[in-house]
Amino acid sequence: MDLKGKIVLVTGGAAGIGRAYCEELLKHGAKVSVCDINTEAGEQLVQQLSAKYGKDKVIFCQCDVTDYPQYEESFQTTVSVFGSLDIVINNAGIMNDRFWELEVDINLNGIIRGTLLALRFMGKDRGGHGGTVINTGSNVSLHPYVSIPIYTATKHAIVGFTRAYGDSYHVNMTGVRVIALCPAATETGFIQDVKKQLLSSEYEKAWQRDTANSIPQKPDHVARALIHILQKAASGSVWLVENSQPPQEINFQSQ
Ligand SMILES: NC(=O)C1=CN([C@@H]2O[C@H](COP(=O)(O)OP(=O)(O)OC[C@H]3O[C@@H](n4cnc5c(N)ncnc54)[C@H](O)[C@@H]3O)[C@@H](O)[C@H]2O)C=CC1
Ligand SMILES: CCCCCC(=O)/C=C/C=C\C=C\C=C\[C@@H](O)[C@@H](O)CCCC(=O)O
Repeated sequence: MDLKGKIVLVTGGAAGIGRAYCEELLKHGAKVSVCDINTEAGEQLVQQLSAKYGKDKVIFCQCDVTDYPQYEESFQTTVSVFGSLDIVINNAGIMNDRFWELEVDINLNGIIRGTLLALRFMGKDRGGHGGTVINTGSNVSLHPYVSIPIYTATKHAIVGFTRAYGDSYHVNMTGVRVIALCPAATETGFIQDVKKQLLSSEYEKAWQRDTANSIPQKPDHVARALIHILQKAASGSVWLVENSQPPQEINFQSQ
């Protein structure tokens, strides 16, 4: 897939991995709609990226993925500014097992909303021209972390959802590939100061054990993996990006 001129919507695009995605996509000639709940960070980023890649290449849409009408408006704005939509990256997420209903609403329901909107705006059966959806899992999508059971549940569910929508049954109707990208530890604000986000202090030992062998990778590494996945991945496939290694496709047949 040649990314030049492709229109990409990225949720949680103002910081961390999403921010690295936006820059890497712009480097490859794509046009990017940065969608984020954090307006200040999003607008600042778009100013910087516009100066580097051109004003007509990047926009900001204020978007809380728990708010369906606002999310829908971000899709509408993206299509009306850029004229089309080719790729949706459902990346926004939080880890806070103390506020687990919000966590489920952002991490899982947010991805469901984003995928359903993507199918509506890009699906061939809905008058669109097809496209690609990338859903963000985690290494904990594949191997549970005992310390963060609710976050783990959201990330497991994303893989099941992606494999179901990624099946040829849906793709033959919609022309939309659905793929999961599962990063492991990555150097962003997300993995710092975690204690207060665990369900209770009793989970701290388990967190130490779960993450004892983690070597966080750079967000830029995950962004380069995204490009590889966009270019090569089949619909329904699930990719792990871990330890600064090239993306590895997970084989579910052998499990
Ligand atoms: N950093 C890590 O070690 C790992 C991260 N991930 C996943 O990668 C994704 C991105 O994580 P990071 O970049 O590390 O996080 P981050 O905290 O650095 O950035 C997340 C972005 O999402 C935005 N956001 C939060 N709630 C939102 C909402 N309701 N609506 C729209 N935007 C919202 C934030 O404002 C922020 O800009 C998440 O889904 C996370 O679960 C997965 C595995 C490892
Ligand atoms: C709060 C994180 C929730 C889980 C995020 C996820 O999906 C997977 C994470 C996998 C490993 C995390 C390792 C974290 C290690 C840190 O506690 C620490 O070792 C490094 C923190 C500082 C840094 O940015 O290097």
